[in-house]
Formats: sequence, structure tokens, C-alpha cells
Amino acid sequence: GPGHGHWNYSDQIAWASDFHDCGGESQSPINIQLSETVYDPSLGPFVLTGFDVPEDEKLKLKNNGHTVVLDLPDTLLINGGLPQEYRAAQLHFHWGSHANPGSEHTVDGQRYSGEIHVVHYSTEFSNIREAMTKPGGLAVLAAFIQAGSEENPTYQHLLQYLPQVSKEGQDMEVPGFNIGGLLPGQMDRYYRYNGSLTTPPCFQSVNWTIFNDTIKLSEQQISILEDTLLGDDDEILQLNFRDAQNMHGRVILANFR
Ligand SMILES: NS(=O)(=O)c1c(F)c(F)c(SCCc2ccc(C(=O)O)cc2)c(F)c1NC1CCCCCCC1
Ligand SMILES: [Zn+2]
Repeated sequence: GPGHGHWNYSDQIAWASDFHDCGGESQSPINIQLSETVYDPSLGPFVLTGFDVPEDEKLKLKNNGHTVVLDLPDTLLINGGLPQEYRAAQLHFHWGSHANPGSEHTVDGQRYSGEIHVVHYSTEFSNIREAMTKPGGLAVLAAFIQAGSEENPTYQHLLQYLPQVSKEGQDMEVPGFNIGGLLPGQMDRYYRYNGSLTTPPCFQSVNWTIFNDTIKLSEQQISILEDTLLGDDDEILQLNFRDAQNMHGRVILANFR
């Protein structure tokens, strides 16, 4: 609509003047202050189905100028761990620069190298555009990316193609692979809170899950993520994370002590 001008990460305060919900009281990301989390054993294990996508299925990988997005087929479902069934729509990443980490969520003020978001919408809606404006319409599974000693073979299925989508707007088809392998090895322990999209239009419709276990990439793989993609005006795309938002009384649940 009018005034829905372009936004960037350097002037995040301006978002609320163009996108009303960005100034709301249930915004993301947040800092997870461990001493303030509340134990909730009713948050059960996740059941993923359809996450091992056959390689003859082609998935669109796109640099949209703000992140790199992998569109997912509509056969990936999550049950358990959430109030209802959700269908995967896309996944994307947030990262920093060589000198600075770039996760969106932080833990006791610690920022990780990067963060993956797997975005789902409730199957009570027929598509994500309908779901994204409704409370609980979206569920994002988030996990932190850290440097480890080994190359992560599953991440190579995506990282190897980044040079071919280095420019804003570029996209390509990549062969399917085990999308579940992009998530942490252990998915039993996680944090849960109600928040928003971390990008304009900042709709407050997201049921957030942040896994306790992290994803390990080699230093070289993290550098590919940090140093390959270009955004507006062919500027390097780095530090694409929003600042931590006020909790406004919200509680963060943890399904483990
Ligand atoms: N962390 S997050 O989930 O809020 C998020 C971000 F932080 C994001 F930064 C993004 S990318 C910015 C939004 C965008 C811009 C252009 C295009 C395009 O040209 O196709 C598409 C999207 C981004 F795409 C998402 N996720 C999207 C939010 C956009 C609207 C709902 C669709 C799926 C979730
Ligand atoms: Zn995101």
C-alpha cells in the first residue's frame, strides 16, 4: 500500500511508521533470559512428516534482497509440540559478518553466528497469506547456527548454490534433500513464546519455537553464508537481523528444566 516504502536493517525504528504492527507489543525477536523462563512439561515432542524431500523434486532457492529463501513443497507437516497441525512454507536464514554474529534471538544476551527459520502455517488455513494475519496462524521453528569442527554435509546442499543466487532477485531450482537435516540433532528441548514476523509487516501471528540444541557448520561454511549474497545496490548482504524487542509482560516457556 501507499508509503509501504523499502525498509532496511539499518533503520529499524522507521519500520513502525510504515508498518503499524511493527510497533506492537508482541514483537520478535527477543532475548531469552534463562532465569525468567517458565517450565511447561505439556510442550511435547515434534512429529515431522515429509521432510525428506526426494532429489527429483526441485525446490526454488531465491535471494530476495533480505535473506536467502528456500520454498518448500506442501507435503511437509508438523504435529506434536504445537497446538495444531502446521504445513511448511519456506525456510531462510539470518547471519552476521566475519567480525559480528547475526542470530535474531539471543540467550542471556549472547548472539549466535546465525539462525535458521523454518516457516509454517496452520493447516486450518489454505495458504500462508490467509494464515499470516491470524493469531497462531504461523509457526516458526528456529535454531542457532554455531561454528563447529566438521563440515555439515546437509547444509552443503544449499550453501553450494549460493554463488548462483548472489544477486538480489536471482533464483534457481535445487534438488530436494532431507530438510530435517537442517535442524538440530536433538529437537526434544525447546523454548516457546508468542511473537511476530521479524520483518515488515511484523504480523503478530507467530508461535515461536527455539531449539536448545544448535546447528554446527564449519567456519568455511559460515563464511559462505556471510560473504556470498548481495542485497540492495549490490551491497553485501550481512547482519540481516532485527534488534531484540520488548517482552511487554510475555512469558517464555521451556519444555525442560
Ligand atoms: N523471520 S521472518 O520469518 O519474519 C522473515 C524475515 F525476517 C525476512 F527478512 C524475510 S525476507 C523479507 C520479506 C520478503 C521480501 C521479498 C520477498 C520476495 O520478493 O519474494 C519475500 C519476502 C522473510 F521472508 C521472512 N519470513 C516470511 C515473512 C514474509 C511474509 C510471510 C511469508 C513467509 C514468512
Ligand atoms: Zn527469519
